[in-house]
Amino acid sequence: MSLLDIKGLGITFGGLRAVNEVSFSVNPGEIVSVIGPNGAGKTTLFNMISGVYLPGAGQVVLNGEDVTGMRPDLLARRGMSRTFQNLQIFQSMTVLENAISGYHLQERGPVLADLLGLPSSRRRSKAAEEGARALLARVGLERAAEREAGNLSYGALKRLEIARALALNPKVLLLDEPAAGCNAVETEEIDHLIAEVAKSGVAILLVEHDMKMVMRISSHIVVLDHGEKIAEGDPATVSRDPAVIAAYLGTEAENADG
Ligand SMILES: Nc1ncnc2c1ncn2[C@@H]1O[C@H](COP(=O)(O)OP(=O)(O)OP(=O)(O)O)[C@@H](O)[C@H]1O
Repeated sequence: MSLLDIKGLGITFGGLRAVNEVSFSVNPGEIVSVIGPNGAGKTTLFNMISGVYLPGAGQVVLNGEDVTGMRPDLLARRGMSRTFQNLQIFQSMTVLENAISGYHLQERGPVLADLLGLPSSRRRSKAAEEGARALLARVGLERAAEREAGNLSYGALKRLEIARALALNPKVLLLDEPAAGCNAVETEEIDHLIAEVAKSGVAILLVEHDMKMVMRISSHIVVLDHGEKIAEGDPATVSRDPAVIAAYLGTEAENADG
């Protein structure tokens, strides 16, 4: 048993089989990337794993427990958190407030105590602020804590989003295109951050279009094409695989034709 086992996941939209019988596993400390040409089913697969879509077939097993179709907040409590392709940052709040908001995603704390400003609520807030400051240091944003998030560079916003997901102290972190829209320097900073998080024992699953980044940081790569898993293995093996090369060249040919 692995930490995260994806077993025969599938879903159909109308008549289209967007994902079909996809299986793989992720273990603590591993960085597993899902790649594939446009429309291959990566985002759909991600959405099924993270409880956004209910799979038509198969299972998502987290730490031995069947969590298929479980709501994202319940998954978060079991140790799975995710980031989104489109940033979920509150632009007009400070960097620190954004990081603190990550803690409140997890809390079921008594709302009344918070409203009345009771000591228990103040203690929780203090713990969240301390935790948030430590997280900002971890992602290299401690000096930007009091700045408005909307003024950060794109790469810094992406790191802030990862910090928010880390507030939930996940065992598994799902990253949806963590380097999208970033320049080479920002991408490298995100590379280092992801590697550091994996090194701390978190299992990482990511979807990413930046192939150089994927080849650099992944321990294992799963390749999708037309909803099917066509290959998996370490970066060197996958990049030599004739089926993978054909899938990517096929897309280029389709684009050239179009
Ligand atoms: N909600 C939906 N309703 C209907 N069809 C969908 C839906 N979501 C995705 N699809 C279709 O499922 C297939 C897989 O799409 P998906 O977005 O998962 O691919 P992707 O690999 O993430 O693509 P990209 O690299 O372009 O983001 C595509 O043919 C897409 O048009």
